[in-house]
Amino acid sequence: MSFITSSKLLTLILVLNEKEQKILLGMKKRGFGVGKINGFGGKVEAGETIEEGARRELLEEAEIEAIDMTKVGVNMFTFENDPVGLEVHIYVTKEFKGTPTETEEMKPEWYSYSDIPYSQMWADDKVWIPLLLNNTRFMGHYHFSQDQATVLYEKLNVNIHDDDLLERFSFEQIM
Ligand SMILES: Nc1[nH]c(=O)nc2c1ncn2[C@H]1C[C@H](O)[C@@H](COP(=O)(O)OP(=O)(O)OP(=O)(O)O)O1
Repeated sequence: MSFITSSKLLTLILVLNEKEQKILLGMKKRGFGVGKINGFGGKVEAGETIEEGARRELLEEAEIEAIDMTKVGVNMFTFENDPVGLEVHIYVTKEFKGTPTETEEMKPEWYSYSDIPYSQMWADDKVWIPLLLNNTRFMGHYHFSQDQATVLYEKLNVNIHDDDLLERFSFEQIM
């Protein structure tokens, strides 16, 4: 169980090449989750929608422009001894403009769906990335140990209606 008092609003965007069955991931070069391989994303800024935030982060971190963004899930991450949760809204784009390019924040690389480097990613990713690849909508809560390495508690709901993914996470959902 976790008792959080507030949450930060964040995005994560996964770029898929369905024809080649590949996913674009990046090694995070600085900040939260440094050294881990992940999708692109970050904090939603004042005055932008969540989707605009996701689009901006993809452009800033990989220098590509999303064309057909779809929201596929929302995850809440909480941490032992930390009252602030991270509410992460997750998008997929299957089309984009530009060439994925290494930036100060991320080093992008394509991975086959069958060879996703879960051991170098956040521990929750192996739960929901397969759902994302399978077009299944999801909503989850993962409570991490203080060192961010272990999931102590998890709750997953699947086949969420698209309309229900538009809302912010309600606190009752994670208790
Ligand atoms: N458990 C988790 N699993 C996952 O797949 N992604 C996670 C995660 N916890 C956080 N993230 C993602 C959400 C977001 O895209 C990113 C963290 O956001 P930011 O890049 O904004 O953090 P930073 O501390 O680097 O921020 P800045 O210093 O402001 O750039 O990590």
